[in-house]
Amino acid sequence: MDLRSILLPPGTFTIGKKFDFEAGHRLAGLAPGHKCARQHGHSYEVEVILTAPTLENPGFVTDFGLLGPFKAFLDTELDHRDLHEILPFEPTSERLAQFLAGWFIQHLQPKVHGRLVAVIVRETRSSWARFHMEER
Ligand SMILES: Nc1nc2c(c(=O)[nH]1)N=C([C@H](O)[C@H](O)COP(=O)(O)OP(=O)(O)OP(=O)(O)O)CN2
Ligand SMILES: [Zn+2]
Repeated sequence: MDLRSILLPPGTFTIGKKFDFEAGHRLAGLAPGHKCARQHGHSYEVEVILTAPTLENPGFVTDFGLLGPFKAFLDTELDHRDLHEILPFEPTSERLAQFLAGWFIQHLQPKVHGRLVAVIVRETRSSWARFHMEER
């Protein structure tokens, strides 16, 4: 078979990269006796998802390596912290995902080719929240 005969379909490209950090929190707004109102910790997993209609050389939406500053931010500001000491909001997965999208847009988006479409925050193996960017 001549592999050069394969036609490339039109469409958009999407990439994701996962990061992690460890942190503690408690969700004080919950009903009395709710287990998550007690101080506890998570090995948070954060995934950023970027899209682009075209690729830049050598065929990237964005070089995964260019996302390094996001990892540095997580490591420096959030890792091994009590989230209540550093964040101005109740640190649910949903709010963390929105906050991290905000950091990305402000600090990294101008420097990369792909457009951030979503941030996913996983607190446990079974629980996650996604913040999806509005299209502009
Ligand atoms: N929508 C949300 N619900 C809950 C959040 C959240 O951020 N968004 N957070 C919590 C707690 O932080 C909790 O630690 C994690 O929730 P949960 O999945 O209930 O944790 P478990 O691993 O203990 O779940 P089990 O499946 O019961 O073992 C609560 N809710
Ligand atoms: Zn929790």
